[in-house]
Amino acid sequence: MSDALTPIISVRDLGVHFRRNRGSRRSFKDLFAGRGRRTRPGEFWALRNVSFDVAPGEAIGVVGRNGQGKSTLLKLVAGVLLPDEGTVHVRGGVAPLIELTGGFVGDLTVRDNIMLTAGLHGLSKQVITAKFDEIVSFAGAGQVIDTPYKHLSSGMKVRVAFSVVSQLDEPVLLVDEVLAVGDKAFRAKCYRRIDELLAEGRTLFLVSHNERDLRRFCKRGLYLDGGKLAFDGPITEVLERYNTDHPA
Ligand SMILES: Nc1ncnc2c1ncn2[C@@H]1O[C@H](COP(=O)(O)OP(=O)(O)OP(=O)(O)O)[C@@H](O)[C@H]1O
Repeated sequence: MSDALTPIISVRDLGVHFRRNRGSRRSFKDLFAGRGRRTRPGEFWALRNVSFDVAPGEAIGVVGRNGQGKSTLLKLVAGVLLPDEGTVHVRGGVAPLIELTGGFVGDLTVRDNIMLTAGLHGLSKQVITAKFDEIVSFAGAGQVIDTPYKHLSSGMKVRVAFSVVSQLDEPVLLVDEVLAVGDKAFRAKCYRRIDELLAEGRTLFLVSHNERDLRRFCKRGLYLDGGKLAFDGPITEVLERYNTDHPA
């Protein structure tokens, strides 16, 4: 198969379970308990039996009510959460914009966070230096560049995070809700940037409750319901089905 036809993301029989009554997902002991064990009392499958392939350059919208496993799916694709069942293969790196503070260190300044994140994603010091001003100006973060990240407003946190993540060279971009936090002008800038990235052939996963955003960027949708992949198809059909199942 040529590279254009080989899936960039391949998900097979994916399953993750959590405990309802605990802060952390796994105890030290659990790590040695092996895979495939049955769920214990209080455990539930946040995702199960989920399989799909994504071709390079696809833009996929992930749809579902609150708590149905959308963010969990993105975390598995990003590799920040490990599955209890099944596999996720991603050909190449992932640029994740999946939690407000995802990947950013609160005590470090905006400047240091930009250097750190860009460095962790393989950008050379030279490239980071060349892109630095653009990242700061895109975010409108000139005034807060030496402020600890944790002291930024939530909108400014998203601005900085989006500016950095959208400058990474990774082939896969994950965007989870965060855009909803930005103001109107910044959102418009983000949309233009996402358009550019898609035109370059990047692959996009977008979790959103905003139908317009989903229709604007995505051709295909994944509809998660109760941790299952209820439907995988064209985004218009996915939204139709979702709206029928859950009328406003
Ligand atoms: N670390 C965790 N420990 C325990 N339960 C968790 C953990 N992370 C997620 N969950 C639970 O797993 C389920 C799926 O959560 P997830 O965040 O993936 O939902 P979502 O579809 O993204 O929801 P939303 O639209 O509200 O963002 C929820 O019931 C959630 O409470």
